[in-house]
Amino acid sequence: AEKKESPKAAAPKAAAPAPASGATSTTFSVVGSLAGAFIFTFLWLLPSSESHNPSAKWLISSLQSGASVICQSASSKMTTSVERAQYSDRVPIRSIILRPDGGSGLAGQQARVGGWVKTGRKADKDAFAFLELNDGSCAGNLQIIVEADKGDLGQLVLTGTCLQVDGVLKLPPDGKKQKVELQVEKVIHVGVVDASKYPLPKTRLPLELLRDYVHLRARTNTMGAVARIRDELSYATKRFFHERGFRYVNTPNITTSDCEGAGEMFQVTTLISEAEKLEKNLIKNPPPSEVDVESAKLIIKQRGNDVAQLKSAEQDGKIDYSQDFFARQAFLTVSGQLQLESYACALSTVYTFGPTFRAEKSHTSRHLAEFWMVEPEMAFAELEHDMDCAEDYVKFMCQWLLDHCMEDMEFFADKIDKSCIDRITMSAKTPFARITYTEAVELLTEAVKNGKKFENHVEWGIDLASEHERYLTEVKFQKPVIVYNYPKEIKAFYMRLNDDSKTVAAMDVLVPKVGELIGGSQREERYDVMLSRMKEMGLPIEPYEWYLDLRRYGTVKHCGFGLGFERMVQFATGLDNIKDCMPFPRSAGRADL
Ligand SMILES: NC(=O)C[C@H](N)C(=O)O
Repeated sequence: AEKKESPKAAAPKAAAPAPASGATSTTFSVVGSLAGAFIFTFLWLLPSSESHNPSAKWLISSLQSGASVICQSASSKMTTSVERAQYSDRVPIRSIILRPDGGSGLAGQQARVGGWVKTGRKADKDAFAFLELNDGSCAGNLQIIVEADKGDLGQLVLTGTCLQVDGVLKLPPDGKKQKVELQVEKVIHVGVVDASKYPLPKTRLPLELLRDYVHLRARTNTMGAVARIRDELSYATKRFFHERGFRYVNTPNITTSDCEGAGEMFQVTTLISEAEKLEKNLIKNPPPSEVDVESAKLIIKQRGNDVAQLKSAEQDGKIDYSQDFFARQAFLTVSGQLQLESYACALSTVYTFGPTFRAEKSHTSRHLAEFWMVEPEMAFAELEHDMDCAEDYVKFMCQWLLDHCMEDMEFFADKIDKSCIDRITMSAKTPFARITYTEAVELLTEAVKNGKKFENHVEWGIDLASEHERYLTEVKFQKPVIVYNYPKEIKAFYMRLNDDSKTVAAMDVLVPKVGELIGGSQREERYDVMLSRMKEMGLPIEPYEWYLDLRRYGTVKHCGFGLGFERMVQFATGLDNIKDCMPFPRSAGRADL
């Protein structure tokens, strides 16, 4: 059988390029440098201006317009539009194997590819080797065939080896699995691997174990697919908001405001000011350990907001932020919302998309200490508009996944969660359910009456637990559900008080598999109501004076929401742990690299 696989048996003669179906292709043929023995046309998906590289072995004929024709005629399985390896000396593997014909139409073309060996094996008494090469441009691998005189096959077959080669694309003898393969003519680069030390074997490692190698795990099929899905969702996000007139605003990562008022912030300080503080404490208040505990307690108090006590502590010199870089206590942001509101109250429709940080010590599969959040904010808009925008945005992303990421979605359906494509299709097409918090509690109570067991007690006033959210989305409605009008006691100070004085105009979008994907609200725009709410909640007023200004001067009804980007990735892929939805996850007890 191996004899039949011999690469020579199927080596093609020079073939004409795939016709660019009526396109005004700029294809031209040149005489090869090797004595002009035969004419071939080289498919190189670069613009012609970049193709005159004197160091190239071949002259290159650009098929730029041909490439776009290939893509226009693509089925929905094709993942993106025009694809060219700009700024790189290679053809992306995706533009070979993700064509509707699987690449067979390119047989006879020369191509330079680069990537990392997934698996490799020698064949025909070590006369040649078959290598599966992946360059991350798509989930699939290109099979390449190297003969023994072209390189050290023992080295090349090792998983993880980096390889760049020139070769000829040809039809494989059986053509069942692969529609095209590459017969290597010249090895240009080899990045060797010491197989005895390389931590990623060719077999699948559990995702948990892979987290010990965050610097290498992008080379695995799963993390490669996650990276592409993240990129597509992030691009879809920008498209969605930009096309609807939202302006992208960069809100600060370092802030002095606690948006959620929950005290889950990481403090930002410098090593030097910390050392100075400690020194000061040592002189003033020995022994240091007790003082440190005391200072920490006071900081916590401040988050619980006994400002007077804090002030006197500052005066006593126990806490002295004047030595700090910012001359006051600064934190990593938990949300860009407050600053975004100031832009919404000027540019009307804005959004931000950036990292946010929460010092929640929850060890769950749904929480990260650093996560990305997409936050739109709209002036002249109320809760209803907020829900409409949230639903449209989630639907848009789901449709985007179906239109542009099918290859990777099929991978997740096959390897991780077989229902992920159905879930995303349903979410793209079906209207979300909308129920009030009160109705949600009634439904949960009814479920309990009918024998459903929840770990968390159900009554009006509770914060919905993840098991409740999943019951509503997975059992009761079997689709995304928007729950709105929550009790004010369990929601943040900035949410607009409803006429019943018991609930606020908040909404959460809950989705199957993940639970809460989005949290948002109509903001309290009435100065007096906001002030009394803040006092009622014991919040210090001084740090929020600037925020109150937005109500003092030219206030307007406005609303917004935040979508946890990694939760969206989890929703799409079906991955069990959110740590695998983030390239470099940070959580309590862990921040590698
Ligand atoms: N922009 C938002 O409404 C998100 C909200 N601040 C949150 O952190 O949940």
